[in-house]
Amino acid sequence: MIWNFTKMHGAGNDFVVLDGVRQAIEMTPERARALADRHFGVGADQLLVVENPLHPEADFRYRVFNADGGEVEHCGNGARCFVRFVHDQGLSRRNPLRAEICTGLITLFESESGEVAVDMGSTRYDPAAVHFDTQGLQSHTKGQDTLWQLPLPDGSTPELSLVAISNPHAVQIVTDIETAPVAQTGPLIESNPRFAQRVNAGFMQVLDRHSIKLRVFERGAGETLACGTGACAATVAGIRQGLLDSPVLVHTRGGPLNIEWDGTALRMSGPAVSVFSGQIDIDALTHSFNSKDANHP
Ligand SMILES: N[C@H](CCC[C@H](N)C(=O)O)C(=O)O
Repeated sequence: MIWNFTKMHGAGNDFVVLDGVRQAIEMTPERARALADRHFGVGADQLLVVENPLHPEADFRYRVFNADGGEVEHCGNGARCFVRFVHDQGLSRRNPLRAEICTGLITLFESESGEVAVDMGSTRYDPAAVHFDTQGLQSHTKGQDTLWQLPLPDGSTPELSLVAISNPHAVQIVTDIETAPVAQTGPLIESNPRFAQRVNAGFMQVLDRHSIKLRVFERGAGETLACGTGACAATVAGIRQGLLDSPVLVHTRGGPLNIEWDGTALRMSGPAVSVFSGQIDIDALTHSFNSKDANHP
């Protein structure tokens, strides 16, 4: 089966975007992994599928699959690429657009400058929102936030702020983002058994009250150049801890994102870039991707 796709990125967080309105896209974890693979497939951090909505007030449904094949709740950088894709492909000229994600509707607006603003939907900051088991753990309050001390197998005990931007985030503050132990402890947090659905592990360095640096070891994708929901989670955590004031410029390795939060409405704005379009035989791709494992058991 031949699928048309477009390769896009938002601040270096890259995606394969598929039109599931005008073509029959049946995404599976296996196909997602094959498409995302940077050797056998197109290569991406996440796959985005645009579909007809189920919600009566939505223009489209927007589904997100991580590189490991898992379907997830939200993708901030992907949301910006979604609206650029819908407009570029002529699927709709509406602006703003309303997209249906698993936790409800989000509104997206493409400006004349090409930046895209996204009202990011619901924000929660309780352990249950990120499916975290707090039993027996130490915690303390910092401003309005609660920091949980999570012992890791390497002997470290990071203090984590828990934030759900529909998807789960655990954010810690570091003094130097360049030497932060993202590769060492990111995976230990991402797959820690206390997070029943795993978690995106954020590392933020506060620069001043309106700017931070951020790196995120993403659930199901590893460290990415930028994470939109991660930028939102870090901003919410920093404001609740009394360290930041809205708006916050979040410097990521892929470029800056602007986040605004008034305690209720959460808005992110940033770039969305189309890189190239193409076609792929998804069955042949999936077969060759799977055969690689057979050659090297
Ligand atoms: N890895 C995330 C999904 C993608 C989020 C990120 N790429 C963004 O821009 O928000 C998760 O498993 O929740």
